[in-house]
Amino acid sequence: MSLSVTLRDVSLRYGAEAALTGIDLDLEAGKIYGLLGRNGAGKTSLLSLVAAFRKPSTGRILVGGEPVWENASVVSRVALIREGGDFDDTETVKATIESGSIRPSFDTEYAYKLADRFELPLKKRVSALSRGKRSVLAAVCGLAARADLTMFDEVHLGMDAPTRDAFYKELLAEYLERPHTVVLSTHLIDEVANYLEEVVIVDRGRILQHADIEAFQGMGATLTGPAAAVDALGLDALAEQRLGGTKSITVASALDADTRERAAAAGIEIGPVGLQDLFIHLTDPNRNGA
Ligand SMILES: Nc1ncnc2c1ncn2[C@@H]1O[C@H](COP(=O)(O)OP(=O)(O)OP(=O)(O)O)[C@@H](O)[C@H]1O
Repeated sequence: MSLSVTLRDVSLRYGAEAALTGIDLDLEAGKIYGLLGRNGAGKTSLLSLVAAFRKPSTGRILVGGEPVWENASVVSRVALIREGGDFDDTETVKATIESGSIRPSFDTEYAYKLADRFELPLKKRVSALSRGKRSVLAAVCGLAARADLTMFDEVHLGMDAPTRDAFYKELLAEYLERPHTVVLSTHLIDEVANYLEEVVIVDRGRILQHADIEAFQGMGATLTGPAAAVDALGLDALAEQRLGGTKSITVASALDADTRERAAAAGIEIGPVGLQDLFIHLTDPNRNGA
């Protein structure tokens, strides 16, 4: 059964430093969420609170409608997988997989199937794994946990592009077979956009945006066509690319009917906004008055 997540007026301080402030957030059960934010925005802190690795300084956190802090029956249904995993480096990969079975729902057979598919060397010690293979081991343990709320905190870091692609596909296959709540914290937005249902952006310890992916993509557009015609639209571009006489620009606002008509008449194609460009724009400190 999937788990919902509710945060109400949550804050987290590390000594004098406020990592999170006034967080109100609702994640519905059974959806795939992308958690985006710049370095130090508070993503790991937020996920650590939801997994009850940390206690909030103030506020309430409910998982599946119950307070998560010191609630073993709820926590046992939640998996937070952090980059590099939280492994005992002196253990072998095989022993690490076997130790997953302390979780009630851990599927050891599935873990070995994934280990084989991702070519994990079972006899090697964790300390001897490459960074990418260590990330794969973390991802394998996270998928095999078969938790009702699974949160991957930048586990893809270190994986090469084909491995990341295989990981996303496996994540989706596992999700379709057994719908549950998934949170993917990442910087590689465009890469995961197709898998996400909703996007949450954390910025400097606060929730900056929470929208479904279509609404997020509707916050802007990409226009591609003859350079002179694109320039003639007079739009404020966040990013632009030029190839010969063709120009492509990204804008961070919905296009009005008149602009759409003029663009169509000039042979300009309108496509969805590049999420990476939009994310950079939305979290630009100059825009948000830092
Ligand atoms: N253990 C800690 N002690 C003190 N400050 C911390 C600690 N962990 C995080 N912070 C601070 O809290 C803020 C949020 O950090 P956090 O790791 O949650 O961000 P993040 O969005 O996950 O960043 P990144 O993308 O770089 O991993 C940062 O200012 C960070 O320096």
